[in-house]
Amino acid sequence: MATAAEANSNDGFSKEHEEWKEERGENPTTSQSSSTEQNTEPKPVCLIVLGMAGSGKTTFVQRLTAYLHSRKTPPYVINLDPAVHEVPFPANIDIRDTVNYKEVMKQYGLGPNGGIVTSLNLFATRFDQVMKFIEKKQSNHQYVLIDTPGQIEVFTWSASGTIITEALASSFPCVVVYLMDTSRSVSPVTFMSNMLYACSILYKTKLPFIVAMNKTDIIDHSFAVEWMQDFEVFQDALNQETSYVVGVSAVTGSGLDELFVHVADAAKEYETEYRPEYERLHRELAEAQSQKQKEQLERLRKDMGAVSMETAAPNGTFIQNSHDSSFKNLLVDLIFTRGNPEDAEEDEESDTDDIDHTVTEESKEAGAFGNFLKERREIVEVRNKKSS
Ligand SMILES: Nc1nc2c(ncn2[C@@H]2O[C@H](COP(=O)(O)OP(=O)(O)OP(=O)(O)O)[C@@H](O)[C@H]2O)c(=O)[nH]1
Repeated sequence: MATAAEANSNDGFSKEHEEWKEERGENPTTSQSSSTEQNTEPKPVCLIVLGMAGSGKTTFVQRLTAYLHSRKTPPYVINLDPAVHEVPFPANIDIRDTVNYKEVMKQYGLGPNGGIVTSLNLFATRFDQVMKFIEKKQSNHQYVLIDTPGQIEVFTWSASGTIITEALASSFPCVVVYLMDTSRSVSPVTFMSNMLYACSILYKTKLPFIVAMNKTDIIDHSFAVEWMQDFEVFQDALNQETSYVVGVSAVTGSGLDELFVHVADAAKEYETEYRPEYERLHRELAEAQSQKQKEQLERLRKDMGAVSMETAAPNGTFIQNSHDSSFKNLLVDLIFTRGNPEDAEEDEESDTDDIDHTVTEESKEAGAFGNFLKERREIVEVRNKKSS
């Protein structure tokens, strides 16, 4: 594991940044870019900052923003915490501009968690627009920073959190930065439970994962690294683990050079490990869907066969043609018009279905959310139009 000092002396950030600029054709001395290279330009790396309440996520995103600005690589910043009083960094997209969390709570008698989950659900229904915004700006930014709601489970175990994470990871290299409050992890039990929580997120998202042990200005994180490496039985496995641990301080800014060395490694891991697996699953899903469609088509063809026979011209040409364009078009139309509106409705209604009932008030919000979604749609659309 690289130390902060090593990271500084290697200046991994500068090297990585130079490489990034070169790939993008921004380095006039070495660049051989042409307009045809535009399609292959590197995409910004999305850092999804997760962590328990009070671990320092917002302060950390603020610190990263300042750090990246000082490196002349201003990030694209998204705030997904609807309940935060003040966002201490210049957010390009702020969930609070789209959803009024207090209003959501008031109108539907929800508590703080219910209000946050419902607000996030509403926002997730518009996340395609957020993706378009990021895509539009991708050539200007090397990093996208995402601050998440205070209560970690609201994001990690909610349908909307999953939708947002998967949407980002399907288009951009994504890395989870799991922030731990080092000063609150000095007890082995607290430390272990926090690490287990980190593992559950790692296995859920399957994304490259960095554990950032924050607040190292209060207590050094070396005790935790030692604890992790002391398990002799797990030593070999640990050495081969591709997760990364780094000590940082959101308050003083220490450890950030090392963090970005890990981010570069994690982004490479995204390309070599996550993306091929994602694409494989995507292909499998597409094949399964196409097979299902073929079966439906075949069934429909059989069902329609008798009708076609009845209406066919005596020489049988209609039946022949019906297997070609006109018949296929009719089927495609049928599948779309039958499937889509119902699917969309189902999605909206089931958006909160797999949220953990023990940590949210989803049981109260399920009906309310459906109604609320309809009422708010128009307002949200007007606001989005204004902001775009
Ligand atoms: N000493 C020290 N304090 C920190 C550091 N990072 C954050 N804090 C403090 O920890 C507290 C919580 O920080 P926030 O940034 O609000 O944490 P958060 O995870 O966004 O909190 P919620 O979203 O409200 O759950 C604040 O008082 C911060 O000033 C750090 O590196 N060192």
